[in-house]
Amino acid sequence: MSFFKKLKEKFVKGPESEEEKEDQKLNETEGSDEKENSPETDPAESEHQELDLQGETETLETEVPAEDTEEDTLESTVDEEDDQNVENLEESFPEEEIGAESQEEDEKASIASKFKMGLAKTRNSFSTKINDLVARYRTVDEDFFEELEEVLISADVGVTTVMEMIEELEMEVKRRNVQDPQKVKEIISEKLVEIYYGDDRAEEIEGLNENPGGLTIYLFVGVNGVGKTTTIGKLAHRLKSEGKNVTLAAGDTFRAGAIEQLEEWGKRVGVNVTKHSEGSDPAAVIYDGIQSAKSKNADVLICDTAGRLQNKVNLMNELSKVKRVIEREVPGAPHEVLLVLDATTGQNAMSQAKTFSEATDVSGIVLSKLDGTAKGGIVLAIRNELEIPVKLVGLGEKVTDLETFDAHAFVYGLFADMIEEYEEEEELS
Ligand SMILES: Nc1nc2c(ncn2[C@@H]2O[C@H](COP(=O)(O)OP(=O)(O)OP(=O)(O)O)[C@@H](O)[C@H]2O)c(=O)[nH]1
Repeated sequence: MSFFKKLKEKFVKGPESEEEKEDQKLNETEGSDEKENSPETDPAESEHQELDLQGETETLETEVPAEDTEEDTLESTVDEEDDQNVENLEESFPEEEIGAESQEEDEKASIASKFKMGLAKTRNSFSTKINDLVARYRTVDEDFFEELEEVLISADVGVTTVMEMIEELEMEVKRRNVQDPQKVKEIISEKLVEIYYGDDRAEEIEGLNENPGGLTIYLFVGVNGVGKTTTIGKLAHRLKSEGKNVTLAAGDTFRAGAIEQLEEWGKRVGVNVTKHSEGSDPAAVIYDGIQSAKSKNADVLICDTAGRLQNKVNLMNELSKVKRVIEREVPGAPHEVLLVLDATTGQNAMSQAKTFSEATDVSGIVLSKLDGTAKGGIVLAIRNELEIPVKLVGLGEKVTDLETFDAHAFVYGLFADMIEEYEEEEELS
């Protein structure tokens, strides 16, 4: 099966059968009736009521109410409706799995549309260049590959990765005896995914590691202004909406306003924030954060840190002290050391990644502001040249704009228009 077709089957929800549409209609009516009769509850608020304030003396810990934003409220309503629909489907067809399947399809389609929207800038620039290139060539020759090389480099894919990719493309084109430049588009998309995963299996490098038996700790590192605090807020929101008990530790005691900014996010999302005063020892804040998380039986603790790059030795000392505390308090932790990089800074992000991975063991990258760049190819450069997987991507400023990185969805986002065009061509022939 063609690769574009595979992507479409994976991410685009197929046309529903008449029978399924009928069922859907029925469930929607039943769902809305029940909703009208049930009192409106705010899940974040009810959780907040269950939480207990810790009477700690030295640590300033804030218990914060959930101030739902418009999107939050909208999302919880949608979630309730979805849950309701699935429940109803299960009641009508207890032995069938239609509800679960269609929910999975919906989720995949929504992930794909988020990647499609978030990658609009990259796609517009990338596909315009690729379309222009294939339109100008009658056959796939050496000059074609040279120009393709330039297009990929201009999308920040990274020189080493581009070279590897061009070599593989040339071999593949020869092997399949492809003459028509139009057909190369699909092979490019296939190779992007192959290069991204390399020898690893997707499930080995996608998603965040967890501690199944206890407290999961994520340590966030990165320079100021890359979107670290926003990302921590978005992740806390996401984990909380998955039903997890989340707490934060304000370990960036260096930057003025960093603690207040994290507190704001804590309020917005409805999670606790452990903090000390500005200028205090970050390792001490993290220590208190762990004790607080343990006492509350929290599932996840997300730790912020300061990102001073001026002095690598200082950075290294600070991060290793924080890590030592975490390792001592929770064996096996931190479960991820996530480096946040701003996708819009291009090659600068690459050099930050190099510095941080020399200072500490970075287990994954969070690429923020991918929606703000036309050079989304940086994802491949990071993965391939630094051998660190991209775990999460920021695709916008909303609290829900954080996605687990998925190379197939990424490539779908890059080639969405071409996939649609390709289908039309197929249908015509
Ligand atoms: N478009 C877009 N904007 C983002 C994204 N992530 C963060 N931002 C914005 O980037 C700006 C900086 O983000 P912050 O979270 O304040 O920066 P920061 O890295 O926390 O700064 P430090 O606390 O000093 O590390 C804010 O205006 C965010 O809204 C994203 O994925 N897409």
